[in-house]
Amino acid sequence: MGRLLLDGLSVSIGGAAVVEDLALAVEAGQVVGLVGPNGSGKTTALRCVYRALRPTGGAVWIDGNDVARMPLPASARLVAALTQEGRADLDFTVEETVALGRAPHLRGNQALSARERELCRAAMARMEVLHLAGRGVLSLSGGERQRVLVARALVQEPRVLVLDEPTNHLDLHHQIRLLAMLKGAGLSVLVTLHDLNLAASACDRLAVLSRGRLVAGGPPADVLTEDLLREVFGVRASVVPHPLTGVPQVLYDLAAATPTDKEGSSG
Ligand SMILES: Nc1ncnc2c1ncn2[C@@H]1O[C@H](COP(=O)(O)OP(=O)(O)OP(=O)(O)O)[C@@H](O)[C@H]1O
Repeated sequence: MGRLLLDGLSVSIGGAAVVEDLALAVEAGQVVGLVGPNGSGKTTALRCVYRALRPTGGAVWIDGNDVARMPLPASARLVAALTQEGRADLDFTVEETVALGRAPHLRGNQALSARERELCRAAMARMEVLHLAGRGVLSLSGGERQRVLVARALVQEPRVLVLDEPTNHLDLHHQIRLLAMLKGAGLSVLVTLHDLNLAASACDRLAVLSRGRLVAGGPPADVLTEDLLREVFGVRASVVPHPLTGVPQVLYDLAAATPTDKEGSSG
């Protein structure tokens, strides 16, 4: 359960096509990475999944249900999102912020059950923020706050998790831990990432957007090619298999940087 389908998704803003006819499936339990240059439409596509934006064409389906037609509380129980815009919270404590993830499951001012309190504690432990439980979120570092917000998304117990550049602010240890956790979470995950090496390691499949259109999709080894890096990102780089895992890894040579027809260099 938790199959996410972007079905011919299109979004126009001010008459400009930002996402065009995007078709993309995340099978239950899969991690799919949405990658592409700045301004290629990744955030816009994700915003349609968590209903911050209504598509102008096509639809988002979860387990056969059109998300845009669901009652809001129902979709809030199915989809959790770690967004770029939702990062400036009020000054709740860490514990209170994480508990807010249960809101779609509660009626009115209903208190958390013992199971829910344990769920919150476990999520904080998993994201290594348990020691910060009593701190105000506004006093946290960017990376600490990011981990709190992931814990909040986890306690929501969604079927689908969308994350927009979740590794922002995280140090290397926490980047790797977060992506490993996503891989083992048993959720359907759609995640935007700029680090293609982390994306190749963490994702079952990659979808590459360029100027709002899907230009490649499939297992990382099929998608991450030197041609694609040159054509889509305007970057000349080598792609080699990881010596331990075999997943493709991109090796950059700054001396060979040749921005030619690179998209969105203003983004
Ligand atoms: N509300 C808006 N009004 C005008 N243009 C918008 C709006 N939202 C997005 N856009 C434009 O749509 C394009 C796609 O934006 P989007 O944020 O989806 O890209 P992205 O791939 O997530 O980029 P980045 O990698 O820089 O985060 C950009 O050119 C952006 O300026």
